[in-house]
Amino acid sequence: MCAARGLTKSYPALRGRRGTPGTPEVRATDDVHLEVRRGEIFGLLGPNGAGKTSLVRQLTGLMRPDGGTVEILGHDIVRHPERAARLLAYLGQESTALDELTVSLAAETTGRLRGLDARRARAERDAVLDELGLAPIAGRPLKKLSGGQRRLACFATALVGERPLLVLDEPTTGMDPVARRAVWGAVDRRRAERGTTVLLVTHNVIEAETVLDRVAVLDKGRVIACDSPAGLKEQVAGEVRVELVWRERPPLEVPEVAALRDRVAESGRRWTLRLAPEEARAVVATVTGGAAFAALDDFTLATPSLEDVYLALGGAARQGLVRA
Ligand SMILES: Nc1ncnc2c1ncn2[C@@H]1O[C@H](COP(=O)(O)OP(=O)(O)OP(=O)(O)O)[C@@H](O)[C@H]1O
Repeated sequence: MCAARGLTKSYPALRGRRGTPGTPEVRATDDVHLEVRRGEIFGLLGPNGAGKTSLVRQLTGLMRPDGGTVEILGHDIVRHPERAARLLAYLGQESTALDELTVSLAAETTGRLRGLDARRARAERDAVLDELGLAPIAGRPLKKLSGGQRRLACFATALVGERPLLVLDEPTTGMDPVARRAVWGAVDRRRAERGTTVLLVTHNVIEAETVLDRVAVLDKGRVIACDSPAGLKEQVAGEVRVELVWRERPPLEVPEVAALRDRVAESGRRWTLRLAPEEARAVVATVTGGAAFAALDDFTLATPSLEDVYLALGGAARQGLVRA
């Protein structure tokens, strides 16, 4: 459906001006090989700056790679980037040129730009706005909507004048749970009824685990793993995730707690550890009995998540991944 081979892209170094430091060359995409199959929801997961958006812009013909090939439904997108618009719908992160239009007109205009006749464009517009619960705000300009509403309206426009490949860059950012559910419901329906393929950029690991068939984990422009979420999680099977939340600060005067310090991912009052089951039991026994207990607010034991896999793979920016 969509394949990238040996894709490489660097942003050039910039010279500093008037005392401000320059920036070195950034290799945003580093020899990426990917194959997205028809009808699957394929994810690109990685921390901020991992190169997700750069990769997607090359896959969608919006940015020319320095090297490598992109093929979508048999078309060479590096040679013929103009063909991408007929093959895919792209929902980027930035606001669009349609911002001045009402939700209704933005959806209809997109349909017309994608070659629908006026009657068909209006019919698809109405169906999509109904499907996503946007009819009550159809008459309002995009730029006057809340962030989440605007995102949902942009998603709606991406669906009009249907394309076989949907490329969605963090589509649910800023959305409430109802809107999120509407998005994933609409995606599922298209996949079930029309075999639509979805390429999804995300750094939300919880969402990734729920909706993706396969995921490529990106770090510093490279694909460091590619598998189903379950397959990836098998890499850390046998480990347990222990989360400790301290009331105020960790009781480092307790030697067993101090000994853990080097192995935790720390986020405010929360400590996260990945441990073998018997080690996890020992840690829980330590913190729930003895001197550490008074300092403990909460603890959980869980099977590893995609986030644990990511950390185990050695992803650089631990804080880069968010949980909904
Ligand atoms: N126009 C640009 N000029 C120079 N460097 C850039 C440019 N755009 C992105 N970069 C750099 O390329 C790298 C990859 O950026 P990219 O936006 O593709 O990452 P991302 O994974 O999409 O991040 P995020 O999750 O924050 O959206 C980063 O180091 C970034 O700073």
